[in-house]
Amino acid sequence: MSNVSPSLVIEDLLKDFGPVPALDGRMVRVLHGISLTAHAGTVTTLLGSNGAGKSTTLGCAQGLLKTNGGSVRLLGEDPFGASPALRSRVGVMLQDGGLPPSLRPIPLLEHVASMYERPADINSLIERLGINEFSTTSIRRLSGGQKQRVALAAALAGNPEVIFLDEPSAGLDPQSRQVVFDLIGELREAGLCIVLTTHLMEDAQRLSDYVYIIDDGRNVAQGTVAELTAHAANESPAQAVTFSATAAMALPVLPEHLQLIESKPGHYRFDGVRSAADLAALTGWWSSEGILPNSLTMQPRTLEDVFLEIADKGNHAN
Ligand SMILES: Nc1ncnc2c1ncn2[C@@H]1O[C@H](COP(=O)(O)OP(=O)(O)OP(=O)(O)O)[C@@H](O)[C@H]1O
Repeated sequence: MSNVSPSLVIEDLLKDFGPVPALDGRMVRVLHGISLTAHAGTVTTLLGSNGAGKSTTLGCAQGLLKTNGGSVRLLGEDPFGASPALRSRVGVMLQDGGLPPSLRPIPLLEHVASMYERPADINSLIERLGINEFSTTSIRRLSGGQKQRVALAAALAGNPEVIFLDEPSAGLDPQSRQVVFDLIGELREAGLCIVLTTHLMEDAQRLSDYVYIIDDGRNVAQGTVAELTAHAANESPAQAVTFSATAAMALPVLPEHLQLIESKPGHYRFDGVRSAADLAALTGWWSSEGILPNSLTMQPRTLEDVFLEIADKGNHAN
């Protein structure tokens, strides 16, 4: 990966919108210097809350939006006003689908595929994504999840090298979500550069090779899921400890960052564990109550824990 040029390089990206009437006609800056790199054969995820700037970053990366500073190189070119040759190498699945409402899915997909020199096998995409099930319904009447599947097939119709997926699992039922996730995995194996956005930690954790956490138009953390959820040398690998005990126990008084929740009678979740001292607080309580738990599980940090810690630090800094 390292000796091949990245498919996408964004440096210090600035983006303004406006003029905004509510701000006396001034412009509002929504991206304040986003940087990211995405490689072939990997899934790169932009993770952030609603309004963090993920779709705007994707819009600039795809060349749909003009930037106000910084640089974007997509397959070595500036994507804004790029050549048709570059566009044919890139697939885009927008958040609202952007599909013509009066067409039926299969004629639409066949038409999109016919515009490319080296189209994908559209019939296999149709079958794979279960589009036959609703092939006689116009796009306008499809459910959100069905539109999402057609939009994904349309994005893949030109056999792209880079694909941008804005919230790919939005509106999907669990079965369709699994189909889409499996397909994303195969596209990565086939060497595509996949750049996606999500605000769902679980999706980011399951799909991503590399995650950029974005907040208020800024990079706030980045790394592989393992790097982001790793613990420092003097910290506990656990974020939560769950255990059960048959005897009734008086709940202890704990330091502020630790929380003990009795999820159901006799089942406890001990949250916020970072250090040996935190575990000692737990075992000290058992010892004072004369309790030996029936079961004990330590749960590693998840991306959600990391995200909440970052948000918490941001709130304290403000
Ligand atoms: N055309 C526009 N004019 C003014 N402000 C805009 C425009 N488009 C987006 N914004 C603002 O830019 C900010 C970033 O929006 P963006 O859609 O990039 O966020 P997001 O992280 O993709 O959010 P979501 O998860 O809700 O899709 C938001 O505050 C949004 O209101």
